[in-house]
Amino acid sequence: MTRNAIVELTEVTKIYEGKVMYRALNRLDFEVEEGEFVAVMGPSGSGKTTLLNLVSTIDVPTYGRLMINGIEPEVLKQNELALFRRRNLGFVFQDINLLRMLTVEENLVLPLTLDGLPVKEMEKRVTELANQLNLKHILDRRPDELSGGQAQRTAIGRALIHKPKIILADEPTGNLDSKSAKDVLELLSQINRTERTTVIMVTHDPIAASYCDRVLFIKDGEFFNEIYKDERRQTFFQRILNVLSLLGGNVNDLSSVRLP
Ligand SMILES: Nc1ncnc2c1ncn2[C@@H]1O[C@H](COP(=O)(O)OP(=O)(O)OP(=O)(O)O)[C@@H](O)[C@H]1O
Repeated sequence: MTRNAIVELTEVTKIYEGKVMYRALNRLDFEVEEGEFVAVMGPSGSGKTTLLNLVSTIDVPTYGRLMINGIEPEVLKQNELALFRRRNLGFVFQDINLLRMLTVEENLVLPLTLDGLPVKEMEKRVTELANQLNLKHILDRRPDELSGGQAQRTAIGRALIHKPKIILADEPTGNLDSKSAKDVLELLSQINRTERTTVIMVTHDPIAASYCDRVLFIKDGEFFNEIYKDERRQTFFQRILNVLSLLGGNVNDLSSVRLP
């Protein structure tokens, strides 16, 4: 294992057994360094969600080995796995999944309530996060009184309240307008830089991917390519488009985009 790899997949294969067997990932090797911000891209059906589900410990590889923070989640018992997830992982999804009956503040503290943390400690965490995520003025609102961006910031707050080592994000900007998407991506980069939280984000959007340090491209469940950020986000973005066009995506409509 490389010294600082926090996620390490070695020859991971995932086969879905159904009426027809489907090999969604095939001998995939992939490492994420601690503190990295990585995007995973690939055509529809290429295995991105499958990969994220494995790292989320929602599912297990059929063959090969997955290590997270030095542990193979597969060998943990149910209750150990729940604890492992809480310590290590925070989740952010496209469909934001806030509880509608609860306020922003209550949504934020929900995971801590489940943990039985003392009220003082919860209040301290909420204040810290509300400052960091610019949620102070909306703590008393309920989800249907929020903009899409505010709702996603709240969801990111909920994912962060445990101070997880890794944030796993599945199309976190998929349902947002471009201004809110930019907000959310800048927030994720800021958390990644200041807290050194590792972020793994599945996205179809090359603009979102251009915020990352590295983009992994997969095709038909296999490694296709990877590229690292360079000095300017604009050139990184162009290089992402180049790989996407090799992958067969339709990127013509994006090639003239100037990044905000
Ligand atoms: N539970 C399942 N049973 C059988 N096949 C599945 C299952 N889940 C996913 N697949 C298949 O595995 C392949 C990879 O799916 P996956 O959802 O990982 O792709 P993806 O890259 O995330 O796609 P998209 O971008 O469309 O979300 C697809 O062909 C899909 O149909």
